[in-house]
Amino acid sequence: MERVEKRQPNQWRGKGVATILAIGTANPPNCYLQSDFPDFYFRATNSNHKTELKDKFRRMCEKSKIKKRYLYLTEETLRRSPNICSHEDPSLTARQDILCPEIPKLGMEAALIALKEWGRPKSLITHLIFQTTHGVEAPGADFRLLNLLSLNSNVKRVMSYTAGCNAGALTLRMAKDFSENNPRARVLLVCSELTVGTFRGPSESNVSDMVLRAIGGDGAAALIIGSDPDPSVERPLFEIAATSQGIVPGTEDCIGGRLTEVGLTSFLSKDVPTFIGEYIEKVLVELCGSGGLTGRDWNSFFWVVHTGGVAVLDQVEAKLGLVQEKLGASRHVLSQYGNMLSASVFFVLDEMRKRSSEQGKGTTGDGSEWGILYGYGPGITLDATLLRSVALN
Ligand SMILES: CC(=O)CC(=O)SCCNC(=O)CCNC(=O)[C@H](O)C(C)(C)COP(=O)(O)OP(=O)(O)OC[C@H]1O[C@@H](n2cnc3c(N)ncnc32)[C@H](O)[C@@H]1OP(=O)(O)O
Repeated sequence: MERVEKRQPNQWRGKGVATILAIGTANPPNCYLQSDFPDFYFRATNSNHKTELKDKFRRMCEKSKIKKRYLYLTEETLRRSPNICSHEDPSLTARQDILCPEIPKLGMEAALIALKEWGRPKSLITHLIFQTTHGVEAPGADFRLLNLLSLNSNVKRVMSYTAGCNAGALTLRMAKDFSENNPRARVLLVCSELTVGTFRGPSESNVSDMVLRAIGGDGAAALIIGSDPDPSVERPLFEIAATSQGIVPGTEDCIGGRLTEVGLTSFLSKDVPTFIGEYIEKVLVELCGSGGLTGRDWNSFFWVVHTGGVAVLDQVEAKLGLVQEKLGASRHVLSQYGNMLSASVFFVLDEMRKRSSEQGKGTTGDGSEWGILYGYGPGITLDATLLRSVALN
């Protein structure tokens, strides 16, 4: 047997930069038009008598710039679990009964699309990263997905729960490290999010909770990531050049939630867009510096931004002086799917490479070489990734 000391250091590592090799997305089948949603929500939760709240909710929906969203829940499902419809009746068990099996199933749908695009045998997957906000159990959604996909039992798994909407970029950071530190690693990254954990009837006592009802959607995204792509069988989409994370000072009370017997309760400050707008440039300058880029010509980048809400997109666009079309992919995904928490950024990334190809932009990043993907979540934590696009033929 070869002695460990004789190995060269680079034999323990991949040689190249982590590269995204495939993207798949999936949603539940039930599509809700935003214009119909206030009637559905107040009817399904027996809240039609709360007329002032309903009017406010309608204003939130109208201003959200969302046209439609996909949700697992239907009126029929809600009739079977009436406690989910109240604002604070005990309902954790009813929620878990849905979430624990359905989150990995939706993740599987996205993973199958990514695996098909990748085109290589699933037995070559070496690592699995699974992120979801809800459905905490052990073994977790990663274990269920491993079985659903019949992946090798020695696949190295990481399960991430409740990391927030920054978790798309956060899991990308993990995938980069796994890919670059393990030769021949092929990472399956899955973010699967269902709003069943936070859905509840409206209440005057927590109006900010209604904002999440007005903008939240269900969706899953899956990526295959690895370094040193084999050009004969793999088609690179984006390189993951650098990553960074920052906490906006003094904002720990701005986005948050707590898991209790009534499900995951949540709160959202009206100041979230302002705080993110004020702090974003600091995180991005640090990100670009660690990727060896200087200067702040933000319009030279392509942008893959979390679809958290139109007010946040507007703030960031204004603060960074972005021309209108720069956030076009994010605004499109927001309008078609809403805020799908950690999965959102990967829907935007998928939209970015597809529209770049359809519009003959020259690179997978809207014609630009460098791009920025970022999300934000509780903390307020900002996670950002520097991406390098690939030339399109
Ligand atoms: C979960 C995670 O980890 C990460 C996340 O994604 S967290 C979510 C991040 N997203 C946000 O913070 C939401 C950002 N907000 C928005 O996009 C918009 O404010 C919105 C779509 C909700 C409303 O659009 P707008 O152009 O701002 O309209 P505006 O007239 O100011 O607001 C509509 C109503 O909503 C209310 N509202 C807006 N934000 C609110 C909040 N956070 N809490 C309570 N009420 C709120 C306003 O007071 C207003 O009520 P009235 O009509 O009665 O005056």
